Amino acid sequence: MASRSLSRLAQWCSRVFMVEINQKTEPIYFSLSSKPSAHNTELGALFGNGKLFSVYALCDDRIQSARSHAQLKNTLAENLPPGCELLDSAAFLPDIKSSLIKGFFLQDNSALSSAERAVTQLQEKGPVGLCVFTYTREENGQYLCSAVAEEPAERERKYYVIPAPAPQRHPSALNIRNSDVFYQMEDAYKVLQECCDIIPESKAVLELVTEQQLQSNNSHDKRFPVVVIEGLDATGKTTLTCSLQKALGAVLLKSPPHCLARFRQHFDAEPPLIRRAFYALGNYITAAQIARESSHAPVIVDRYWHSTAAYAIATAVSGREENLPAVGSEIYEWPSDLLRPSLVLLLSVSPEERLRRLTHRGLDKTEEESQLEINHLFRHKVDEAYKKIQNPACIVVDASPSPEHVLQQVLYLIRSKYNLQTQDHQ
Ligand SMILES: Nc1ncnc2c1ncn2[C@@H]1O[C@H](COP(=O)(O)OP(=O)(O)OP(=O)(O)O)[C@@H](O)[C@H]1O
Ligand SMILES: Nc1ccn([C@@H]2O[C@H](COP(=O)(O)O)[C@@H](O)[C@H]2O)c(=O)n1
Repeated sequence: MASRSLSRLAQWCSRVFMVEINQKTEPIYFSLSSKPSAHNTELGALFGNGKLFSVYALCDDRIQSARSHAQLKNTLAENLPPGCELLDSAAFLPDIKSSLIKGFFLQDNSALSSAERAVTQLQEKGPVGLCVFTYTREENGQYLCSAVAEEPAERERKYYVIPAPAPQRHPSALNIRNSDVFYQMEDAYKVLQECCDIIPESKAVLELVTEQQLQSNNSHDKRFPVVVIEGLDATGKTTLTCSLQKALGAVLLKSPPHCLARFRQHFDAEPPLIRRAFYALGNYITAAQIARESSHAPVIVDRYWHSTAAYAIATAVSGREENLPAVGSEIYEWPSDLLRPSLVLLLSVSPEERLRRLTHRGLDKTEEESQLEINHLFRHKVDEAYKKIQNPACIVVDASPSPEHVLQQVLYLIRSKYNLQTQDHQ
């Protein structure tokens, strides 16, 4: 949708706005109307005092839009004077997929209102297409909204801010398909194709995907079992997968595959749309490797689509754990074009044990894994998302006991399902 058309306030009147005060309480929902509301008290918590405005970075190109949103957040956060609050905001059409536009709501209680100055400077130099709304409180307790738009007529137009009912489904789940989780290789592939001009590494990744697909053994004749080991970091996946490789004479693979290791740090720094497309394509490369290797030996995989989907969904769905869509939602469906493993085991340990192992291990973590430590809510959401994925679903394994005990437990699970002989112990 062209940014100019979106800056017309009227275009926004059909949308509901959501502002999240914090991750633990229900967001505040409001709309814009030509008529005042008799019940404005609910807005008091948000529209309490100070200068209030919301900012949306808009442009037609989804790659540039994703990057502009990330840049906007960094710029606003680094310019926030004490007393200012930067809250996540979004505008959406209730229950309409892909209608979510993410932005920010600023409460600027500072005397200098330097947050407003930061936004004004941004408007002058981009990112492309900023849409800024300002809010004022009238004597009669009504709140008015106006767009700081280019057209003078737009600048004069004011709308009442009125409370809106909470939607049936949490709006953060509206855009997941093909923005956070991909269900066809071609959809992830298109994202990186659109990045080639601004992220040169994308071309190399796409070439590896194409190369692996060409070598893929698509025949579905007899395959040896393919067992995926999943879990949060430091649950013991690497330790267990290495032991399983030895015990079963299996081939050990991982996702993302080794051939993408040199690109990971770069894509981990990109916004979700690009980062998740990268990991999705990593799964397709690993799938091609599984197809080849499982024709002659059992295959053990360290992380696969469950990880990609669970972390993406837990990141995209903001607020409380209950905001995650229920089991059976299409967002948990396995991609129809991605090789399905025979068995997926989800290693589970207590938060205390995981932290002990992390500390003991002392390795650095991705930003997202760091989030797992400081954000119990995020960790619970990842765990819950893992368990909601079906076909195949995860089998939860208590990975708290010793490495040998966990290995024997998992070998028993695999053998009882596949009557797989284990290698004689050397
Ligand atoms: N069953 C176990 N009991 C005690 N310590 C364990 C067990 N399994 C692994 N560890 C130790 O916990 C730490 C993390 O293990 P490991 O690297 O295998 O986890 P991981 O899930 O692969 O982590 P990541 O996903 O971050 O790579 C290591 O120091 C390892 O030696
Ligand atoms: N199939 C995968 C594997 C990983 N990720 C993302 O990478 C992060 C860390 O993975 P490590 O195995 O290096 O610990 C993890 O938090 C995921 O966000 C993925 O998306 N898909």
